[in-house]
Amino acid sequence: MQNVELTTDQAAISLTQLRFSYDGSNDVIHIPKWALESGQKCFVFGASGAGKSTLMNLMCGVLKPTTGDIEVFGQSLTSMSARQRDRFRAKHIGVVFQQFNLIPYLTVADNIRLAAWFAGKAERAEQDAFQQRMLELVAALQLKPEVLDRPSRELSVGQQQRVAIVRALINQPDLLIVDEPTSALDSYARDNFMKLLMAVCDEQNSTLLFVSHDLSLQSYFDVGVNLADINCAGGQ
Ligand SMILES: Nc1ncnc2c1ncn2[C@@H]1O[C@H](COP(=O)(O)OP(=O)(O)OP(=O)(O)O)[C@@H](O)[C@H]1O
Repeated sequence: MQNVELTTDQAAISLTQLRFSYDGSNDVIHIPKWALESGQKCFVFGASGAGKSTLMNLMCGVLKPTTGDIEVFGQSLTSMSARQRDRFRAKHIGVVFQQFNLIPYLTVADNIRLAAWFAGKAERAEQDAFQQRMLELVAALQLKPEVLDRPSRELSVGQQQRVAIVRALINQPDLLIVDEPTSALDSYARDNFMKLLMAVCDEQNSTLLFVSHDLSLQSYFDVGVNLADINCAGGQ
C-alpha cells in the first residue's frame, strides 16, 4: 500500500455485495452494488437508524465489512490490514465525524497538524506552505486566524465544525466524507456552511460524500441517494 498513486478516472467509491452486521447475524448494511463517480458531490440520506453512519465508517475503512468489497479509487479497502486502511484513510480520505473528534486541549492548529502527522507527513506540518494552506482554509471557512492558537474546547459548535472540515481537507483528500455536520446549526448558518463546503471541494477537486437525514440539503448536490433504496438490509 506504500505510495500508491490513485487513478481518479475510475469510480471514487465502488461497493460490491457489501454486508455488515454488528452482532454477526443481523445485517445493518447489505448493498449488492453501488458506485460513486469521481468528482461528484453525493448526498446520502435516510432516517435515524437507517445505517448512514455505519456505511460511512465502512467507506472510510474504520469498520470492516462482514463480506463483500469496498474500493476507493480502485484500491480495495477490504484486502488491506487495519493499519494499511488507517494509512490509506489518512492520505486519501478526509473524514468529518458527527462529533468532529477534535482533541479538546490541543490548539486548533495542532489538531489540524495531526492530520498531516497521521498521513506520514509530520515534517510537512512544520513547513511554511502547510501553514499558508491552513490559513487559506481557515479563511475560506470564515474562521478568524486567531482561532488557530485556541484550544479547540473553547470554540463554539459551529466553529468546531469548520475546524473539523479544515482538518479533513488539509491533506487535499481525493475523497471527503462528511457525517451529518449541520444538525447543530440554525438554517442561516447551515446555508452558509454548505456553500463554503461546496466551494472548497470544487477548489480542491475532492469527491464529496455527505451523509444526513436533513432532506432540505439535497439541492446542493449532484447526486442524491436514499439509503433505503440501495440497502437491502433496510436498517432498523
Ligand atoms: N456500535 C454499534 N453496535 C451495535 N449496533 C450499532 C452500533 N452502531 C450502530 N448500531 C445500530 O446499527 C443501526 C444503524 O445505526 P447508524 O448509526 O449507522 O444509523 P444512522 O442512519 O447513522 O442513524 P442516525 O441518523 O440516528 O445517526 C442502528 O440500529 C443502530 O442501533
